[in-house]
Amino acid sequence: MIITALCGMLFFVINSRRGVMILAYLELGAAVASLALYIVVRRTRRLLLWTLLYLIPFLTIMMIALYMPRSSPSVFLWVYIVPVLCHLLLGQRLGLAVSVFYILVALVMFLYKNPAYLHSNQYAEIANITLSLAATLAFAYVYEFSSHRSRSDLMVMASTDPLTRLANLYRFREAFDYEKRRALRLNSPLSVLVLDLDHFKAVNDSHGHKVGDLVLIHVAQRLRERLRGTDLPCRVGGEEFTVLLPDTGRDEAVLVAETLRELIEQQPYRGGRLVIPLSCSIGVAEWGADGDTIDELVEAADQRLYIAKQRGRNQVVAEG
Ligand SMILES: Nc1nc2c(ncn2[C@@H]2O[C@H](COP(=O)(O)OP(=O)(O)OP(=O)(O)O)[C@@H](O)[C@H]2O)c(=O)[nH]1
Repeated sequence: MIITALCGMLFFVINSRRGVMILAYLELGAAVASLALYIVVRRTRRLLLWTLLYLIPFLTIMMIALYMPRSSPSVFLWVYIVPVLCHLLLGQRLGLAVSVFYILVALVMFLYKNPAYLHSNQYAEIANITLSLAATLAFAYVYEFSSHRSRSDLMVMASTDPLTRLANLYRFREAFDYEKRRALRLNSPLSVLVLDLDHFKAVNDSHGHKVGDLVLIHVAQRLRERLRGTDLPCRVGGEEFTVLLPDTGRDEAVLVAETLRELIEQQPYRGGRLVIPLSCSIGVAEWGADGDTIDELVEAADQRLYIAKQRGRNQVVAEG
């Protein structure tokens, strides 16, 4: 926006000196609008709307400049920034649609103003213009496509535990914030489980770290299979897992925890001839009664998990 504001002012000066006043004032208007939008865009939540409000007039002025009787044919060079700007500001799909539209309009304007290109044997020039524009469009599209994919991959990596592919603590906190706002609005309950495998150190010590990792993947898979799509199982570190249970009060959370405990007990890890019996202890905490923030809830559930371990493991504790 700063670049377009500066260019707008520069062309205001150039075109006023040439006496092309309509275009000069349009360019001055675009420059002022760009500066105003620069301030608005930093604060708005409707970024796409404001981006379109900036881009459409800007591109339309470019088309008017192409059409104006006294404008130079070199104005057409500006059309090459259309795909770059559109993809940068509007993303892959909308960027492509808006670019294609304005590039076609620009080509029609150019041929309308320079009909000689159509009549004489100037096909090489036309091919140069259209193919170089098509190449710029393709590069902008492919660049936006791959950078969008890299951003998505990074988002997944930043929120996933690499071993089990469950959500990690970062994602768990984000999901809790969202579910808490939802619970407040709908007046619905929300619970958290903290689940820890019993005597996991013995698994590592007897069978090695690699088998320990496979056991963690096995447990993650069981959690994923058993829980509802709206529940969020996470691996927060080591052999400790948490589960976020939206729309679930304490009593129901205890039932879910019992089901998970039984499932892990009934489905030992099997790898070839190796069978490793498993069990886990689970602490339950309910949002509201046991705390308001994720840290308070995890701490409450952790204390109960500790009680479960003290009482002999392989059990669920929701009080105390
Ligand atoms: N294989 C594997 N082991 C891990 C990983 N992260 C932590 N551990 C191991 O998990 C074990 C946890 O041991 P402890 O904290 O003593 O817990 P525990 O043996 O399960 O005992 P209780 O929790 O009291 O029942 C340690 O041996 C850690 O090395 C991991 O990513 N992979």
